[in-house]
Amino acid sequence: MIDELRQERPLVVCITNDVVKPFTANGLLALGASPIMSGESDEAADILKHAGALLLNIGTCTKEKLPLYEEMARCANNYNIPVVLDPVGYGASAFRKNFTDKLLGNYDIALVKGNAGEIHALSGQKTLSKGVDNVTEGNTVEIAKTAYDVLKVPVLVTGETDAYADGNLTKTMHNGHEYLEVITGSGCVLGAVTASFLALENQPESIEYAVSLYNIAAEKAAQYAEGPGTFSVKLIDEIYNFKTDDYKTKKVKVHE
Ligand SMILES: Nc1ncnc2c1ncn2[C@@H]1O[C@H](COP(=O)(O)OP(=O)(O)O)[C@@H](O)[C@H]1O
Ligand SMILES: Cc1ncsc1CCOP(=O)(O)O
Ligand SMILES: [Mg+2]
Repeated sequence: MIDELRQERPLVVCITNDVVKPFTANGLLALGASPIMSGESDEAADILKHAGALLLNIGTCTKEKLPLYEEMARCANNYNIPVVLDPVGYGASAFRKNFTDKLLGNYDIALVKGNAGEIHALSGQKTLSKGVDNVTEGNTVEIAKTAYDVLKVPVLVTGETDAYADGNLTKTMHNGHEYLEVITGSGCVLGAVTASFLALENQPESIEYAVSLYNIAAEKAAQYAEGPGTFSVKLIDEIYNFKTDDYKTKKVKVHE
């Protein structure tokens, strides 16, 4: 699928937060996708017409930006393009909760992707999270399954173990490195990488391909890194250098 992605070079519209825009664009370029960021709702129909997927990441949202997110979601739904929603910091403020709930309530979302704390809060549970960092809220499989039951939208929960649930299928993915916890935007870039694979085909395998590629690249990058700073640069290199053969270290478990 990585060869197909590089050949097709899907356009991925990223409506994302101010902290991670360059990192996200560089991650997608290294992958072989074509990122475009936008801040203008009047161009939503034009840019989404040629896009393969839309990422909506609420990390630095403001109430003025709600019409932008809504118009992007509306156009993506019109064109039948998969939408990935990353509810960054969902449990941290009522504003983030209301913003996310509005998007989830009014548009078709192909995948909700967030860390354990965010997704735990999203399914209506009391959360320990105060910010955007992951907090341990228990088993990511249970968090993903509960969130699917509540939302009826496919869910990806990230952490040391990543878990996916969609009602028919539950699986866990076990690659990765702890350096990912100490660089900002590691979850946000994964959301964009996942959207890129969903642009090829909107199916659960695309999510597995995305999560595994990203986390295997992270494992390789960590071997050459001296700390989080060099790791984030090496991560871009290892996404760029990723070959189909690298999937042989993929650790995925399908749950009954
Ligand atoms: N302790 C860890 N060990 C290995 N991989 C991790 C660990 N923590 C997070 N990851 C990976 O880092 C990426 C971002 O996950 P996470 O830190 O949960 O998201 P966020 O940055 O949104 O809080 C995912 O690919 C996840 O698999
Ligand atoms: C620090 C911060 N503040 C608002 S968005 C953001 C980036 C969060 O990135 P990630 O969810 O990938 O850790
Ligand atoms: Mg995140």
